[in-house]
Amino acid sequence: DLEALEQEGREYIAQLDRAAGARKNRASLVEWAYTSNITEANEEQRIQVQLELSKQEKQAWSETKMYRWQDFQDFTLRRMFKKYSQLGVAALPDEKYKLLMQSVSGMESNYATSKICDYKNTTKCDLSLEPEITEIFAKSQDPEELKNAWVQWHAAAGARARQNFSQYVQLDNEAAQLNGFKDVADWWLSEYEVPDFEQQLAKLWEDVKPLYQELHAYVRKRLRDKYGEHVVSAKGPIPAHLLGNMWAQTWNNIESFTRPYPDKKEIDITKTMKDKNYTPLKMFQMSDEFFRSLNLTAMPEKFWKNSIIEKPTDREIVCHASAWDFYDGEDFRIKMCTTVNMEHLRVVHHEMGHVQYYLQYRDKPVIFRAGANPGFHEAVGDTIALSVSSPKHLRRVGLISGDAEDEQTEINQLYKMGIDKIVFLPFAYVLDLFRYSVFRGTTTPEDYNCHYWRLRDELQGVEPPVNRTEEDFDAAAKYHVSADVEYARYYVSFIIQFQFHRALCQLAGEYVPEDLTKKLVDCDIYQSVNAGNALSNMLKMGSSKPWPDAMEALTGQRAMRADGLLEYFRPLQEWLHAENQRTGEYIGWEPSKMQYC
Ligand SMILES: C=C(C[SeH])C(=O)N1CCC[C@H]1C(=O)O
Ligand SMILES: [Zn+2]
Repeated sequence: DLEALEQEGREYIAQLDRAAGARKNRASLVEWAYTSNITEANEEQRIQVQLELSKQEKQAWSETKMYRWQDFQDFTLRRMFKKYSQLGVAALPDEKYKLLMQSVSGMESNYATSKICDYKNTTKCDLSLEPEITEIFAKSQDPEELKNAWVQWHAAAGARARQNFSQYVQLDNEAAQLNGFKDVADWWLSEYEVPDFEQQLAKLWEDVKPLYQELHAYVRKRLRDKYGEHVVSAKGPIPAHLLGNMWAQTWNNIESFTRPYPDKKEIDITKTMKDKNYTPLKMFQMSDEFFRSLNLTAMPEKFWKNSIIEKPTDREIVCHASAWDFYDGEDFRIKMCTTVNMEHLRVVHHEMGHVQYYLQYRDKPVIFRAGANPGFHEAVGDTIALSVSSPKHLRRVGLISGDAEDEQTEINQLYKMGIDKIVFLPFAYVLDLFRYSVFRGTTTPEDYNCHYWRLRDELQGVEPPVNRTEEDFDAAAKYHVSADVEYARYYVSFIIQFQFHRALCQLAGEYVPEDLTKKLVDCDIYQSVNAGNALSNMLKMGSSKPWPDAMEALTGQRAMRADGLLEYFRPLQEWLHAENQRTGEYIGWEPSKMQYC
């Protein structure tokens, strides 16, 4: 009878989950070995082990199909079978599977090892993305130097990945079809479990776009004031190399010379961190202490032993920050080429948020050890970082000294947060709108770069510093495109982290709507066990329930909504609107005059 069959299914899935845990542990170890020491041998070893594991997964998958799990009564048991009935890229025949692995690791190692030459000393050609090129974009205010670094990096990390990328698209689409999806775009979107998810992304952009356009107009005016109208036009997009970041995804590095009230005291956290002899280790210890103050879990001893938190000098590694679960309940790591500055203090909290999620759901079945959806996993650390980067918290830990708040300081603070959080949204949206169209075939290799820049122009209002052709492939100059990492997760994260932050601030008694002494922008949930317990309850769920249930558990809402972000930035939006009217700055942008199609 069904009851006996269901009990048999329960025993089967329990042993399958244990076996899957051992497989994922092996996969993580061989992946770690490669990305923390990029050599031919380690790349070969990684592909061999992944191939061997894929055979075992295929075997397990064929057994799982024998069960009539769709008729089971137990929701959790049905959900486990449903997730295990999706095989993934292992569905490809061995030869194609190997080719797919090789094309992705080819792109990833090209990205990780790409170097450019020094602008002033063209024989010095050993500059890496981290820390050298990142430092140029953080510090240089010479448009020619920035343009030079931008062009060299996009040639090395972008154009050189084009062949591998088009092969990866072809093979990954085949894998998607073997899993019953039309293409990889539908496969990625299925991770969000709601049928209208793509429409939800578009709706969120409509909600935030007016705020972005006001901020974009204000920044373009300030950049034109600084660099002149021959470098920054009055009504066009902003040249991408002038925004303090290789991809123009966060503009925090131009804050010092564009902030609304320049005569207010300069709050240079980076300088204070260096003056106080901060080290990467101290940054990680600070973050660990914040999570513990919320009654969340301390980083286990293996974390401190096995993590890599500074760039090694004796080998090539993948420097792009990452957090790792080894699925054995005790080995969790971060790999990051940490530099002592405010931006990396935020990234440290971002990565520690991933590990806290791993710790909170580590007793769950392996198959549920994931975010409620990929965006949730990206939002945990950033939500904590919203408290950490508040003036109240920075004062608490001695990174800001002296003067209390006033209206102008608050606008400066909201501006500082806005050029990190608001400007990121169109960038993130573009990256996966581009890749959805590539996987769906509406964008062909012949017009990869044209479509990428058309989206960048229309949605983000940025343009390339020089003309582009189809010899270029600028999308791959961004890590996640070269490493096959889906990006809508960050777009989701930058929306929902404000829903999480608002809920936690209310639980911490730090935010009371309409109470001007308890404003959202001043909220710091540090040491609030009440907030921490609510966060822990949501994180413990992992992916065992559909994400609206997890969202509701923490915020009372069941949908992604821009209202948290818009409420947080309301005073800034009003100030920007008034300021743009005062200066008469054109809101929005006309199509770029640069050639890219
Ligand atoms: C820090 C990570 C590793 Se999950 C990252 O890739 N992030 C964090 C925010 C956006 C995105 C990026 O750097 O592009
Ligand atoms: Zn992340």
